Amino acid sequence: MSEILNLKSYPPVFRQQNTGLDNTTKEIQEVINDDAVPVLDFQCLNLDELGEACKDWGLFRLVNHGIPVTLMSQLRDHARNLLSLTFQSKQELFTSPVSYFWGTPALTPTGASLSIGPHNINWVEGFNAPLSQLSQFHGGNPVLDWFRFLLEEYGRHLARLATTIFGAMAKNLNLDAEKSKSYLSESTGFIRVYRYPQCSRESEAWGMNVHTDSSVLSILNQDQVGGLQVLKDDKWLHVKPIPNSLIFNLGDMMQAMSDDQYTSVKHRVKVNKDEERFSICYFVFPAEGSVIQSSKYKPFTYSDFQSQVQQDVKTLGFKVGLERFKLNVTEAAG
Ligand SMILES: O=C(O)CCC(=O)C(=O)O
Ligand SMILES: [Fe+2]
Repeated sequence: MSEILNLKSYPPVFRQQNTGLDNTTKEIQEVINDDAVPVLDFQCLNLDELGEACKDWGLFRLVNHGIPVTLMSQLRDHARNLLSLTFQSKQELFTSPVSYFWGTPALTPTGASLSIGPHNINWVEGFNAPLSQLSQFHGGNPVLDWFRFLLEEYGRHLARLATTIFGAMAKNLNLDAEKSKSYLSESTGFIRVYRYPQCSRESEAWGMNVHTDSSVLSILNQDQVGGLQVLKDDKWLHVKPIPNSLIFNLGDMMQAMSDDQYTSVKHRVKVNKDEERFSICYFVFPAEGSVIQSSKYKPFTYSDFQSQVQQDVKTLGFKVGLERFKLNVTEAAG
């Protein structure tokens, strides 16, 4: 590891590169570098292209989104500085409603890490910020107040984008207007700021293991290091970083609402042996208590889904996801 690294800022488990890793070497899979991810222009959104991207990919790039470049760079720089604080300061400073986590992206509803086995550590740390509770975060500390201000500004832009894009999807899918209002609620939005420490054992560790998001929509802003990969037609593809564009992921809730016409895309993050990677992700969910009606699944709320995921992660070590709610063939026909 390079000596310029600020090791004190790393959680102890990342300071020694040979702990927390599975001893089995990762299966070597070909990853395609040719980035054909669909690009949509927010200023002239084409509903047919949006529908195709949601069906074929479950993922697209959004350009012309109207978020000021300065806001994006200020938030990125500030997040980078905060993540470079010592491990101890991060634990002390980031208290409810914001939380600091490492080793896993799987958190409880209050933002605490779900327990992880010693051999499946994800090479990631970050802050979890529920947007509707941010006003309760640390009055009086100017550095944290500035972080809160930037998150709130950025969060408002992402809520605007998510609402408009979801409206277009609902129109494409002919979702009932009343229902679709409760299918996406701005008040549920949260932001994660991630740092993926550099890791010399690229063949054994993941920044983030393969997963689907549980959200309706996730909006990702990655830096220029790269490492995000998506599964498309059973092949892994690199999603190249392109400045000032955002990546939209469809999550499990969106797949269920669309009766499986749209895809909750499988993705993962590769570690990098030379550089740290930073990304900022926004996740948005259905309103609390909103029941998702689908011809493919039993009626369920997001909180039913979340409880099941938490239980599976605790007992099995992984998320089973939508399969848990699927109607069997005779139920679906009847
Ligand atoms: O950091 C990234 O590029 C992806 C993060 C992600 O997939 C997630 O938080 O669910
Ligand atoms: Fe994800």
